[in-house]
Amino acid sequence: MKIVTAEAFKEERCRALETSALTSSVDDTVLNIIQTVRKEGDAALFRYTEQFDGAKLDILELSEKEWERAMFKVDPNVLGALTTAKEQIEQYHRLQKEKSWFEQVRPGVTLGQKVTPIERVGIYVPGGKAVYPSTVLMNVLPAKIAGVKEIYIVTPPDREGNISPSIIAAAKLAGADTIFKVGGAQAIAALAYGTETIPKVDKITGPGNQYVARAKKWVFGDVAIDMIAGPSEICIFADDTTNVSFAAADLLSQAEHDEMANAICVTTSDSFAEELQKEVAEQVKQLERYEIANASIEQFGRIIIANNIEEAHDIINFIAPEHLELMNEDAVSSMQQIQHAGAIFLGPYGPEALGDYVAGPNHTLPTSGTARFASPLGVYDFMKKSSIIHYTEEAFMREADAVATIANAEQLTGHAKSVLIRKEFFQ
Ligand SMILES: NC(=O)c1ccc[n+]([C@@H]2O[C@H](COP(=O)([O-])OP(=O)(O)OC[C@H]3O[C@@H](n4cnc5c(N)ncnc54)[C@H](O)[C@@H]3O)[C@@H](O)[C@H]2O)c1
Ligand SMILES: N[C@H](CO)Cc1c[nH]c[nH+]1
Ligand SMILES: [Zn+2]
Repeated sequence: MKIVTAEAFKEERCRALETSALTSSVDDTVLNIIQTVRKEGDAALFRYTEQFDGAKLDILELSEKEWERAMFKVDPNVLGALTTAKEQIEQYHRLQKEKSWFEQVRPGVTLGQKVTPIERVGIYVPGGKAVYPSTVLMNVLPAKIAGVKEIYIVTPPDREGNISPSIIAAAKLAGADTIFKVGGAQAIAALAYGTETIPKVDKITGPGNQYVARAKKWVFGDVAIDMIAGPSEICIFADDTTNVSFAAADLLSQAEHDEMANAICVTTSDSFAEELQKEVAEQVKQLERYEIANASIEQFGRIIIANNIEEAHDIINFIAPEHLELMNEDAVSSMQQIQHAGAIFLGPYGPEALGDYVAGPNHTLPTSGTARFASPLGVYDFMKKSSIIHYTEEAFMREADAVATIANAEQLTGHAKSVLIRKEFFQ
């Protein structure tokens, strides 16, 4: 892991943004896949699944038999832990549910907001380098709480064309309708435009690698998306009081997701930085997913030395990380200075992995600095609102002239007429 100053890190990030062209080679690949799926439908999905996942399929939809068999195959301990996670995720997300409201706000004027669920949702569950039953729960459960009627999961199969029993069990526990064995940009295109087998949905949610994240960006507008939830990121704020082994383990817990994952530590202590560098180099060797974690650490791992706490807060806000662990002495004060982060973990007993699985908040979080404007996935992502407006005759008469005046100022005399015609009628 490279040790750099806050200033050098900022320069490096800005340069990377400047030099990244508007469309990259990933975009070229993704756009080509999207266009091909729109043109060829299922045939393109079968071809891409063979090309990228090595699986030769005849049918995309998971069969009844596969659903049933998975419940016998899944490890009972895993099922037990998933059930605990389900209950705790539901408990947290139920608190997010918004209600419709109607209120008399002025004499004779009742206004309101009617909240309704999105009808049909497609959920991307990653499956290239790991299997993510936790992502099934994190996406399906808030959709269920919102009242979404149709929930379709897409996820890439393994080389034999199978979906992991733990994914199927999680989908059953959470109440998803169907699983389609397709991943990557092709799955996003299928959900956005529909194919012979896969229904076109109203919204796509869920995380994925850079191909998935870019595909979601390209189909946005033809379909709604939740956010850009790409390769995982962790940022740790540490000082001399931080346990160096904990910090190293937590950095590697996210680096093992993907070669493109970002693991960063910000610290005010030179000696901690040096110790951490050594500890990460030691711990990475012991990881089963050494290749992935080491590639991520080599390429994107950084230990940033800040001159003081203020500079540390500033650089964290600049990064706007997906996950932030405040492992410094006064974590609560620091939390108050952080404006931009997907999820904030406080203190030494808050490894990010808690939030990935059982704490309750959602683990589908904004990445690549988008925490500056985006929020964690929640029940609100699966709901929409309609404004409700009702006037009595008296209230209408009182406000009609204001409408006509503004309409005329906009030279929209038809608008003015629609109120004046009523005014004349009722007078
Ligand atoms: N932000 C979050 O909330 C969150 C949560 C969980 C996981 N993640 C991230 O999700 C990602 C999962 O990635 P993954 O790769 O394991 O699974 P994935 O399902 O996202 O990607 C696998 C698919 O990528 C496509 N692909 C791979 N190489 C390609 C190529 N060269 N050209 C075109 N398409 C290609 C294939 O279609 C393949 O099926 C990781 O980056 C992980 O960090 C993020
Ligand atoms: N850390 C990931 C979000 O970036 C979520 C996850 C799922 N399983 C393990 N981790
Ligand atoms: Zn994780």
